[in-house]
Amino acid sequence: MYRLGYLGPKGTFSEEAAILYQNGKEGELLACSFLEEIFNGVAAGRLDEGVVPVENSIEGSVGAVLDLLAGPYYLFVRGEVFLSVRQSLMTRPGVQLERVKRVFSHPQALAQCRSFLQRELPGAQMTECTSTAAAARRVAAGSRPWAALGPARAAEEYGLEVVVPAANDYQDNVTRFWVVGKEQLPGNLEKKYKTSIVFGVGDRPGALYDILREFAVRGINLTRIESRPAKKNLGDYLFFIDFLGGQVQQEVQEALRQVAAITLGLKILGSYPA
Ligand SMILES: O=C(O)C(=O)C[C@]1(C(=O)O)C=C[C@@H](O)C=C1
Repeated sequence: MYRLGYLGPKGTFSEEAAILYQNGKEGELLACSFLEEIFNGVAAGRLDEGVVPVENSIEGSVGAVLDLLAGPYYLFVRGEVFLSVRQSLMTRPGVQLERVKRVFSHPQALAQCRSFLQRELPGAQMTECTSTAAAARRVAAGSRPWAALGPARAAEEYGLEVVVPAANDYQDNVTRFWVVGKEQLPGNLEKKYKTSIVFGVGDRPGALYDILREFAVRGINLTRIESRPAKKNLGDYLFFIDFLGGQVQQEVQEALRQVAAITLGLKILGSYPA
């Protein structure tokens, strides 16, 4: 039976993204405690695929996921899911907002509600958890005037009450998830794809320009470019690029061949339906 891993426990945004990706097909959703557990599970074949958050419209990239894909794991991106994210502030039934002394959540969720928290709960202490649902579970298990930030479905799952339905500072709050697996998706010329790659560049004038040029001259539209520290020397970066087009297309193959020749350690993360 098909197994899809996600950041648990039950009730996270990741679970919702996993449900959307599975789209009613048969299979099992498995809650993992950490991103590494998802990556390890897929690499070892315990999971067929895993859903991981990759970027948020407010907070930007999820650095840990980019680092795991660039570095120790040879996994491929096989799909993407966009999820509209509404952070609800939830407490045990009867606890009023004014009395809340401590707020638990995933660091991304706390960051998405930074102004709200400063404005509404200036005296409260923030505590990071492994996920929003882990935070909700912790608040439900205690007896103190605590709150959690996360999806309303986590409130339902753990018997909490939603006190503020949308505490995120920007109402347009979308998280993009990637679905990772051990093998690349087979391409189909009839379908529209997006492709993601990561590479290092040499230290010379125009190095990045030369790479971008290979896409520009072939009319390939880049949808994201992001740099992350290469974690060697300060000033060494890895670049992550997403572009429209799949490896089945000849111009994409040509661009990638040229780019491979002028980058350091090009890794193709995969082509997936756009
Ligand atoms: O904690 C969760 O609910 C998650 O699924 C993780 C996560 C993330 O890492 O970005 C997913 C979506 C939201 O942006 C907040 C948290």
